[in-house]
Amino acid sequence: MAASGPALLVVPPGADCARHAMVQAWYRDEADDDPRRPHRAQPSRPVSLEQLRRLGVLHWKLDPDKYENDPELEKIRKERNYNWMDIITVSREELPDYEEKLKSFYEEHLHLDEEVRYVLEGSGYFEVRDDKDRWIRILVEKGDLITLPAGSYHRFTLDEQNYIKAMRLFTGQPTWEAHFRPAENLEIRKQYLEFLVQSA
Ligand SMILES: CSCCC(=O)C(=O)O
Ligand SMILES: [Fe+2]
Repeated sequence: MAASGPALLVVPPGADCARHAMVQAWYRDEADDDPRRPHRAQPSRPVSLEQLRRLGVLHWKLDPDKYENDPELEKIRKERNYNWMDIITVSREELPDYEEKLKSFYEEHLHLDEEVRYVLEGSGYFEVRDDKDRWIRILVEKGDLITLPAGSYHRFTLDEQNYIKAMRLFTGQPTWEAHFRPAENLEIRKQYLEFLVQSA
């Protein structure tokens, strides 16, 4: 066998950016069957991290095996003032009122604050609306930290693994209140729409 080639020695340019770019997102199809299926539009229409950023959705890839002592996570928490956290497990065995909670996670809504989740185990799908009100689906997996902006309509579903364990981060005392669509009269909604115009 040949010795390992030089390719192995090459550090890809922007290696750190590549770590950020690993999130998988795509336009959703319009089928209303089981949301746990991938629901990729055909032909597929992937969505880039840059497109997500213009919607105010931010993403980091971290090492969840060291979440209890991770300088990278601490840096983000400090910079963004995420001073509160807990850990939620969404599974039939561990989440009280599982069916009911899943149903409300997947009802289109917004919050007055950012929604910040860091996936420690398992996976699931967040869906956010683009600037033309079309659904974008974001696969979140172990190591993905994602923030959805205050005032943005979104929803969440488990995937076919039926399991996710995630850290919930918050600034100040959390309120998980969901404002179901339509919530156009809320000031935070107006602010978010203004942000979309600015960032287009
Ligand atoms: C990925 S955490 C589970 C979902 C959730 O907390 C939410 O939708 O608010
Ligand atoms: Fe939410």
